[in-house]
Amino acid sequence: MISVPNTSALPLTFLGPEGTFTEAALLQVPGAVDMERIPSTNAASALAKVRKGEAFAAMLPIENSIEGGVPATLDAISNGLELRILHEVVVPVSFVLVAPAGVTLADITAVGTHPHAWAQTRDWFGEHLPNAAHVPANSTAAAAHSLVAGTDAFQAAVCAPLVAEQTGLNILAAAIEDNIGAVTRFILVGQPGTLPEPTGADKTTLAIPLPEDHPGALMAILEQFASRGVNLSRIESRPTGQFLGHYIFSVDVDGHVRDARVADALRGLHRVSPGMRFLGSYPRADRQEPLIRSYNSDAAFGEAADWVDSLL
Ligand SMILES: O=C(O)C(=O)C[C@]1(C(=O)O)C=C[C@@H](O)C=C1
Repeated sequence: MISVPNTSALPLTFLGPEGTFTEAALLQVPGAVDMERIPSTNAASALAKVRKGEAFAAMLPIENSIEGGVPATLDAISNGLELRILHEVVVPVSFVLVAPAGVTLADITAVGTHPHAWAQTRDWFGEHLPNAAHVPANSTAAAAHSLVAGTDAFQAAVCAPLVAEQTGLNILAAAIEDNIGAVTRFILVGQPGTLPEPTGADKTTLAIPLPEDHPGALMAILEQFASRGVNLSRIESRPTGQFLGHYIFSVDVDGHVRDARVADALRGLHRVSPGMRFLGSYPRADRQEPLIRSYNSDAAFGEAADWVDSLL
């Protein structure tokens, strides 16, 4: 079940329309099938529904194994009213090329799809349709739906196989992804309040502005993790938008804020970068437990705190 139960009866939202990989991810959250689910056009509008109390939580893509972070999601969760990640889901991604009846490969001069899907099928297009232009869409399914609505901006779309079934579009080519076995990671984002319980295999997500631009500023951030034995599973920088060269580091670390080593690292980080945002601690989709040295265990932190207290 969702790591934090929805007692509000509010709907869930997702990057839509029907048939996106994001919807498939949401449907993997136990209990979500029985809840009302409303599509959103993009990450910002999905999170606006959560921030305004119109949705309990929003499912969004955050990271792909080939193309990396999803900037729209990273920016939308790092700015604006604070939010919390409650749950993560990892979904295998495989793409098909679809077109309305009568369209053949030879007719295609432009292809609509999400930029992440285009990036994951670049080699296939290089080989089969090297002159086709990419028309960016809000999602893979949105591109397919606009084909059905009769867009003249592109003749074909790259989307999930399910969308071909849902829309009745023809599949011109299947499994066109360049890397078999690619996966996308999705996050369910809700309001701050309840914190998922630690499971022993958790992840914590942070948005850390670089406090002052001086040599070693990033090192000062990273050493907070290193000295407490906290492993990073993702780190990337996103511009704050304030001025050139001003960045926020978006980071995932192994562990839960209720783990003493993670809490201690957060204390250190708050001193170094007081504008840091805690974006949640939630169970890892792969259930993999981190390797923790005995001197970084909860017991070792507790014993060390008691020892200092005994000196005072
Ligand atoms: O467009 C979709 O279907 C999505 O769910 C978005 C998204 C992404 O942003 O990465 C999800 C998975 C695929 O990697 C391509 C697109």
